[in-house]
Amino acid sequence: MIAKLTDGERSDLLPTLDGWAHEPQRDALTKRFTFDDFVGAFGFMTQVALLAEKADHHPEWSNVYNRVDILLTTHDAGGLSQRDIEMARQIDAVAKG
Ligand SMILES: C[C@H](O)[C@H](O)[C@H]1CNC2=NC(N)=NC(=O)C2=N1
Repeated sequence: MIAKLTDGERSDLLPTLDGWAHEPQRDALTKRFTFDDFVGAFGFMTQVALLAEKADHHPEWSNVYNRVDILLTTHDAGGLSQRDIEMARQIDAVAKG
């Protein structure tokens, strides 16, 4: 069973991430990514999808043209876990190319 982050752990870890916000309602991380065009956005989503499948940890996301909004939370933990922190870092690395 994956453990949910404590408030203290979250407070320590959030500032180490690049531009991710904490959504308290879902106890989740959220971030908007914007690309030059739809192809750029969908290519990003394709790469993230492969990482998510490999990690068995999947985002909740939406795409409108060149924008991708991502929400990360751990369903099995009922909130944020270390897996979300790790996935956020991997997603940022993909976005940086
Ligand atoms: C059965 C499968 O391993 C689990 O349902 C995985 C799949 N992907 C997941 N993704 C996320 N975000 N949270 C989970 O708890 C989760 N659990």
